[in-house]
Amino acid sequence: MKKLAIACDHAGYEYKEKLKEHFCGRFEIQDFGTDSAESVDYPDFVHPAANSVETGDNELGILICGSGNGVQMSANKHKDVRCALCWMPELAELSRQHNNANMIAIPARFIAFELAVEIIEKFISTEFEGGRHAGRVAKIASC
Ligand SMILES: O=C(CO)[C@H](O)[C@H](O)[C@H](O)COP(=O)(O)O
Repeated sequence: MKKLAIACDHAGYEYKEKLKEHFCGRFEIQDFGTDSAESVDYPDFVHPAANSVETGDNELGILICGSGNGVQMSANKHKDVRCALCWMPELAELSRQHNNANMIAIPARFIAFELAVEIIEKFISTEFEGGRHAGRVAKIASC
């Protein structure tokens, strides 16, 4: 079973809980918090989740905050994490096909839950194309 990390801040808490229900039984989901709608600092939850993707403990990761920006910025501090901010399924598809993204950032305050599900389904089910993209992706971490 595919292993996924999931993390959020208070703005993404409701979606995180509903996503876990939605994916229950299909994926093994490791929940890194937060565990309520009480105000928190997103990096505290994103860094452990991103570590788990970097080490290979989880294959992919889902991050949720209000705009998606904060969680994405935090995750992308990790050398081997490529986190894509997505608000439509086509972006999620391209992030896998072209960028081999291994984490996705969802802006819970800007998209409906049903659309978030559609985006994440596309992200999980799409494979990296390799080819001309492989060298480019390798260069991302070599700054
Ligand atoms: O990281 C963010 C912004 O870059 C997220 O949208 C946060 O969820 C947001 O900043 C939280 O805002 P709040 O006013 O503290 O609820």
